[in-house]
Amino acid sequence: MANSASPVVTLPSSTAIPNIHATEIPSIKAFAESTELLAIPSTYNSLTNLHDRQVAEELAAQIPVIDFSHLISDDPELHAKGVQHLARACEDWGFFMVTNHGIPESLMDDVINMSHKFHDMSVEEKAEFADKGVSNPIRFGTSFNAKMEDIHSWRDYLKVIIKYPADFTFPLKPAGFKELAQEYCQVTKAVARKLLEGISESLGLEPNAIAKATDFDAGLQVLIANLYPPCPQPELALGMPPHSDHGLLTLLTQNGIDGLQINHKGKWVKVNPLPKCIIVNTSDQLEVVSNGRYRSILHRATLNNKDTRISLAINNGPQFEKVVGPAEELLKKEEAVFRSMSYKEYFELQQKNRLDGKACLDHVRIN
Ligand SMILES: O=C(O)CCC(=O)C(=O)O
Ligand SMILES: [Fe+2]
Repeated sequence: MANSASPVVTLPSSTAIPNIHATEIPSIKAFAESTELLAIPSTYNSLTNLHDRQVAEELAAQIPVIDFSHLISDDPELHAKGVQHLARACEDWGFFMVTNHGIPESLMDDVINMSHKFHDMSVEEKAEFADKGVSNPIRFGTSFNAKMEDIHSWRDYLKVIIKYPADFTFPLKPAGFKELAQEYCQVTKAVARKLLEGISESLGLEPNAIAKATDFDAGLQVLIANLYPPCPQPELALGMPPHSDHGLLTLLTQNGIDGLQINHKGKWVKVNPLPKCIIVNTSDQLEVVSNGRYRSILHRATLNNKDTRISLAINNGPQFEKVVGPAEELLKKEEAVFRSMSYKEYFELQQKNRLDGKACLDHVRIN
């Protein structure tokens, strides 16, 4: 994202700040709480030029809103209206807020609170979940992939891989987290499936086309509970650098503290979610299966210096072993712009490297 034409920001002198590498700390939350930091270690200095800090305030109000009750309506007119809105949202933004989704508010609140409680456990209590590589179903860690990074993210994460039909492997503490998460994963998967049906229709395909092409009902979900501690220099660090997600659709909620920004036609736009909505990112596997029609959204997480932010992202993807390429029906009328690759291989390519915009898609793009 560096723009060499933009002025470089100089850090205040911070001789007292240890210059840590994220591989040396289990948790940025614990690190930030252990000392009174007035500045960030320079290894967290992401926003080195002013261009990357600019936000297009005027675009925030244009973020599409999808009324889920229209999509699932028996009234053909209302349903068609929902599909049309979805088509526009996917084509123009790759991002939308879903209202009237039917997920109980109390479940959303409870699972966010539990995610916070998880991160509030001590580093020692969480040690058994420490990230030992992408093939492990439960991973607790900091930044994204510290080993591969020069610049780190001001973020701790818990990632849990869920395969369906569910054998739900999940942290057994805090007590009750597993049960809430299981319920939340099930209801979000059902919403994601309905959205994919509408998206299939919006591409002129039969409603089950994407679910079939990706074996969605047996598909992978990745639950990601992010914690972004208050940061002494939120104008310089990021909670997550610009990236797209690997799956089909990511459904996200947060604890009432904003920070997500999406990239719309080259400009960063702040997301101010409507109360109790579900935020949806279109992700890389949707770009592949739609043969490039619906492009995955580039997004990043920004920080603040007062409040801890929690976000809960549920990544909904194809079945793990499924070889995914553009939907066959689409290829009757157009050339493939992506080659096929198993979702497992794609997932591992994304997770084993550093986060780098949408670079992972280049592995499957046909030039
Ligand atoms: O915290 C957020 O708003 C974004 C999180 C995210 O992009 C992710 O977990 O992939
Ligand atoms: Fe993301």
